[in-house]
Amino acid sequence: MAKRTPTSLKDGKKTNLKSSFNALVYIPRFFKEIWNVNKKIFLLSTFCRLIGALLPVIILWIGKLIIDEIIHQTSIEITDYTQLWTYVGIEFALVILSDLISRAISLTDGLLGDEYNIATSVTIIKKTNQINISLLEDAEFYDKLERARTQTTGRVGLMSNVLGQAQTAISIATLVAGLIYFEPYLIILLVLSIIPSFINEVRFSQQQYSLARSWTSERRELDYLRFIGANDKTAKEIKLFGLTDFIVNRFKNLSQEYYELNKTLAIKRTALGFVFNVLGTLSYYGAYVFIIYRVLSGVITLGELTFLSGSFNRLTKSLQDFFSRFTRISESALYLKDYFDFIDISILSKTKEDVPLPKHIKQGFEFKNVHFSYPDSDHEILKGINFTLKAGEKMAFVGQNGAGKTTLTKLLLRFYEPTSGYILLDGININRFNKAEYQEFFGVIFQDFFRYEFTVKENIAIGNIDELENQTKIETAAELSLADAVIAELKHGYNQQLGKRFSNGQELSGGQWQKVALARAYMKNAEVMILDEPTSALDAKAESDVFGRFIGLTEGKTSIIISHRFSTVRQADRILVLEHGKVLEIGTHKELMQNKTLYSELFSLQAEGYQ
Ligand SMILES: Nc1ncnc2c1ncn2[C@@H]1O[C@H](COP(=O)(O)OP(=O)(O)OP(=O)(O)O)[C@@H](O)[C@H]1O
Repeated sequence: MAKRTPTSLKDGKKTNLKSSFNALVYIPRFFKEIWNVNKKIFLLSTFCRLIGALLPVIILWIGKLIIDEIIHQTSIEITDYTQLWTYVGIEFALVILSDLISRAISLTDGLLGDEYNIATSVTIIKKTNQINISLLEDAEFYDKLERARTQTTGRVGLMSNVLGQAQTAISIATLVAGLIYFEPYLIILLVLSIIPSFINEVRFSQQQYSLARSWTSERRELDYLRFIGANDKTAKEIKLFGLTDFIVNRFKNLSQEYYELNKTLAIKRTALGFVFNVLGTLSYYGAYVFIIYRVLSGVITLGELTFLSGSFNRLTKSLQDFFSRFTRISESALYLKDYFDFIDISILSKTKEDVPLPKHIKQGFEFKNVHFSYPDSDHEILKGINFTLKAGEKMAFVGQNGAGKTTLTKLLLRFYEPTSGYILLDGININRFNKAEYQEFFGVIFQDFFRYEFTVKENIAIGNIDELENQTKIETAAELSLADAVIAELKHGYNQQLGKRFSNGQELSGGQWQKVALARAYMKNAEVMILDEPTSALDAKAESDVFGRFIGLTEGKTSIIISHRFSTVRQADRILVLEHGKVLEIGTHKELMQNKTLYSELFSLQAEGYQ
């Protein structure tokens, strides 16, 4: 398979050091979110870290006092160990406290992380729901969504890192103060030893992020291949068509490329990391020799030697930690940027008006010269559509595959805006109404309705989730859609788990699923009903029954039915025939049969098939 260059690399959208640092501006907003999640735990965690930051220097200082006291006691004749044992006792208590503090920090970080995780997942689900359908079908948007969704653990790690960083910074400040007090020159040695490894860390982590980011869409493809390669829904076709090798090879080629790039980077990072660390160790031993020399010359005590070498050692480690954590923070902050970019996606519609929606439709809908192309496509799907759907009318949309029937309903539902032309409701452009309120007006069952792996009861109540506990309403809806007979056969009736994903789940046939989904339409007393091929999997008898009921029940209601079955279509008040994105004809069954164009031709063809 030909090698590909990741899309974002092709576009030259590489991230650089500057963007890593710029991303740090998101940290205050991030902490504001964490603070809002649980103020008490956040304060507790901060307090523990403050104590944890001061403990190292105190413990080292007590160590110095102990050694100086031992030397003092061995040099005098009348010994008194009270002071010595007191120091040992204090050190012991401090070590215990230190352990307690570090456990408390892990605990609070874990709890806060979990709560933050829940909160962001909810935010992402809600935001996805607010976003225009047109964006949901956009590949670039999916990349953003994937980065926002999958980097949750990264964000929790970032929280610990930033808090840990503050703790290390305080710790470093106290240790540096100790060094300055005794041997200020050691500071220069310390700084020199740490700079190369810092630069190394920053460079590599930025490259790592750049690589991961530029591969977002390829990772999405890898996930997809993993999904179709090992999934109960695709297993039949994969086996039957012998697709395993095809999928495995495609997966391997793509992942191998990423693996190689990542490997090169990781090896370089490790090798250079080692070299720079040796520099750090060298400087430590340089400092150690210097301190020993100072003790031998009698300038400082043995206790001070322990304190200084301990402080220096700890400082080297803390500084290394500090810098490597700093690069990790700026790296994760870039992921944070992805998350905030996602939740900041503007959801403003083109018009800001909020014209009140009529309680009931008086005149109906009117399509006026509506043209439409899907975003980023120059193929015009609808080419100047004009028709009216009167209040209370039942209209059927008919046409060959791809004629634009579903697209027409998507415009009516305001999933998309017409490229030009208008859709009016009682004379008012539908884009002037509040979108959410307007969409509440409709009860819709799509041809690709979703099979929720919930219970039957929940699957039906999805049509009007506020009525989840209204068993009578759910049962009535099931009777009307003929789902009641299906449910009667299920072991747990309305509480039967559907699908195979969860334990005790029961899979349904295509037609049975359709009956359950159809019941959703009856859960809401919607002004306008749209059924987009909801009966394609039903047998002829069931379909006729379902429509008989539907027509009876929606008496006086405005509705649209999309169907390829003319026995159903002919029951509509009027039929709109679409061809290549244009209205070819519109009228009653009788009128269209007399026209002797596409409708009568297709009707006769289907009628022959049934003979
Ligand atoms: N999200 C989309 N982005 C781009 N093109 C699309 C999208 N959805 C549909 N199309 C295209 O729009 C055209 C009309 O599709 P539509 O689903 O409206 O047809 P239809 O009449 O409902 O067909 P069918 O009877 O097969 O359901 C098709 O050519 C299809 O490829």
